[in-house]
Amino acid sequence: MTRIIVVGPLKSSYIKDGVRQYLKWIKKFERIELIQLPLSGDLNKTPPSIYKDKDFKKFEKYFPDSFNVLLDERGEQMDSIKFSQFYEHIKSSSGAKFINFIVGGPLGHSDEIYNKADSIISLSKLTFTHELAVLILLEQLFRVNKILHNETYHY
Ligand SMILES: C[S@@+](CC[C@H](N)C(=O)[O-])C[C@H]1O[C@@H](n2cnc3c(N)ncnc32)[C@H](O)[C@@H]1O
Repeated sequence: MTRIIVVGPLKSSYIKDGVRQYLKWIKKFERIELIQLPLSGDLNKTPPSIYKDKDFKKFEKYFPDSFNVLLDERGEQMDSIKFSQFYEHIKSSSGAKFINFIVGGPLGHSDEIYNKADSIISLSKLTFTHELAVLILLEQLFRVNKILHNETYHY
């Protein structure tokens, strides 16, 4: 099963609408669970390393039996065909029960989570909000499913 785990709730209505729509379209192919973790307090009152450590602790329970794909603007970039091959490969060969796509909070990821990452991918060199990163990832997962099922969508 595939999970998208994000630090920070998705609040914007246009994001929530988009996420709902893509999850509905993807449901035809597979079930994707979206897990929204709470923010770790007030950014202005907590030192960044402590803030990120708190974020990391929230992810820990999702690590058992998982293949962890970290989303990070500094990660590996791939086109959608390569992403579909990557996704198919980890689904068929990783042996993990869960594929976790992990989206960080406002400060990005903690140092520890990089040690847990089986793969680090970038959606672009540009930095997006966590909300937009989730929406773009979902569109790509929909695209990937269309590609893998030989359905018209990707040109
Ligand atoms: C506001 S960004 C954090 C930016 C922070 N400066 C950093 O160093 O990661 C929040 C999260 O969205 C995701 N994200 C944003 N832009 C991305 C991109 N271009 N590619 C992949 N993930 C991205 C990452 O998971 C990131 O941790």
